[in-house]
Amino acid sequence: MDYIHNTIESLKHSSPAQCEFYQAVEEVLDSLQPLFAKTPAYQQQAIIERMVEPERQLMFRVPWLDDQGNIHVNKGYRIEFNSALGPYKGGLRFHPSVNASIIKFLGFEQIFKNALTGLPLGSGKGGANFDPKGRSDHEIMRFCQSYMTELYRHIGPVTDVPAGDIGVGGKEIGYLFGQYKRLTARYEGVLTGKNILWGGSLVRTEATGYGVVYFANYILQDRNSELKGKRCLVSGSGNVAIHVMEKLYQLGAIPVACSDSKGTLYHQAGIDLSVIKQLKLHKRESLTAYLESHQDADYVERDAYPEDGHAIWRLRADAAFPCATQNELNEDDAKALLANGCELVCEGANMPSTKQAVECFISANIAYGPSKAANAGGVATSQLEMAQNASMQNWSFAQVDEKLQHIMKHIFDTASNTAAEFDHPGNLLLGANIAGFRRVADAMIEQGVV
Ligand SMILES: NC(=O)C1=CN([C@@H]2O[C@H](COP(=O)(O)OP(=O)(O)OC[C@H]3O[C@@H](n4cnc5c(N)ncnc54)[C@H](OP(=O)(O)O)[C@@H]3O)[C@@H](O)[C@H]2O)C=CC1
Ligand SMILES: O=C(O)CCC(=O)C(=O)O
Repeated sequence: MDYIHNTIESLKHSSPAQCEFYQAVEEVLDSLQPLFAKTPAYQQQAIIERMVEPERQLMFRVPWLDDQGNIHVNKGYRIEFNSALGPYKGGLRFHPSVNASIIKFLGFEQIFKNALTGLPLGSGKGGANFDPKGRSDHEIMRFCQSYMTELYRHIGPVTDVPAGDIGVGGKEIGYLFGQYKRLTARYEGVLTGKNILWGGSLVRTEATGYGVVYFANYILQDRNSELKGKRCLVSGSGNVAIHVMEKLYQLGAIPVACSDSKGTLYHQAGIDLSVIKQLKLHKRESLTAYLESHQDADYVERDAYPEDGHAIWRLRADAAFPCATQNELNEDDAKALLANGCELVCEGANMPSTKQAVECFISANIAYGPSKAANAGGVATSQLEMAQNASMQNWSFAQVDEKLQHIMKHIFDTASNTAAEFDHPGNLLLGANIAGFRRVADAMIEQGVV
């Protein structure tokens, strides 16, 4: 306990005002106590002290011109956290809330997530406090080109391979790739999430959401249950949420609610995914437009729960899939879910549940899939994209999807077996944190003090 307390205090001193980062570190350190008790070498080798310090952090100016010729300046970030297991790997987030703490917590989580896949992946994360909402394609293109004009000198197919995250989808990856190619004259696998026409992998778009649902099904199967027939709440309505809902329908479950930054949509008959895709992937409109074609659905504005929680988690359902953003599910939300009979929480977003909410799920012993295990299908499929790029192959949808399912099963088995090994059977958070940590820590010890 002293060790955890001292580490967090020292981080507060050396990296002030980074509360999301402290939260992510504390959660991992809490889980590692049984491992440290058994294996003092990790403390003797100062693995934690080394792991919480990124190998490299880049912060840079991103100037760009809007369509009216006005100059804007954003802050760009890339954090290269840990390369013990492979090239730095992780997405880019373009959202006005992006700051050093958010990029750092995301990069820290990515260390353990990438290790859990069993693939050769180090950890990185990046982004900018740029808001693509309401911007024209030309403005987004100019922003991406300016961002890459600094980033290109730090990345490469065997050094650091960025991908998408919130606000960065296929379109942005296209503009970033185009600028990288122009600056370097190299056509190579420097980014993942590329279009299939120019070096992408089938299934990468769907992979994070599909992987979350595969993972949820493995947890339920282990408890002699299944997703079929379950009514589900899915927060968000972006890439991850949409593909969670798609796979839920394929497995016979019914997503009855989704949300966006403005509010929550509830449709008892089941969310009409073709309308959501049209609204969110093509037109980028608010969810209120859904009511034009479905008058029997309900919409609740975000402000309905200003202080103490989020409307979506107050709905009655069997399962919850938080797929929007960090800390979107708090203790009151967790209690409401449990009181309404929710049996499964499986996280698509990174660190969507607060520490107190997670404690509620674990002490209630419901099926709980922590984000760094459950949402690792995206980065794992990115590695499959890198493998195809490096070998100049193209695998079919079925081939990639089968590999994704195997990887998600491997992650579930690893987290579950590790939890049992440390006398916390069923605690996948503890199992995932220990298993991810152990793989990276052992590699760091063998590679010396670097
Ligand atoms: N894309 C990937 O492969 C991976 C993504 N993740 C994580 O999944 C989550 C979602 O990412 P992704 O689907 O790719 O992103 P998208 O940009 O495609 O979608 C994000 C969704 O979340 C909503 N949202 C974003 N910020 C907030 C906020 N502060 N409050 C409420 N709602 C919000 C957005 O609403 P609106 O439409 O109004 O903006 C949108 O519906 C993130 O936590 C990301 O880190 C994890 C692993 C891989
Ligand atoms: O595919 C990738 O590299 C990015 C995935 C990612 O950012 C994440 O897992 O949070």
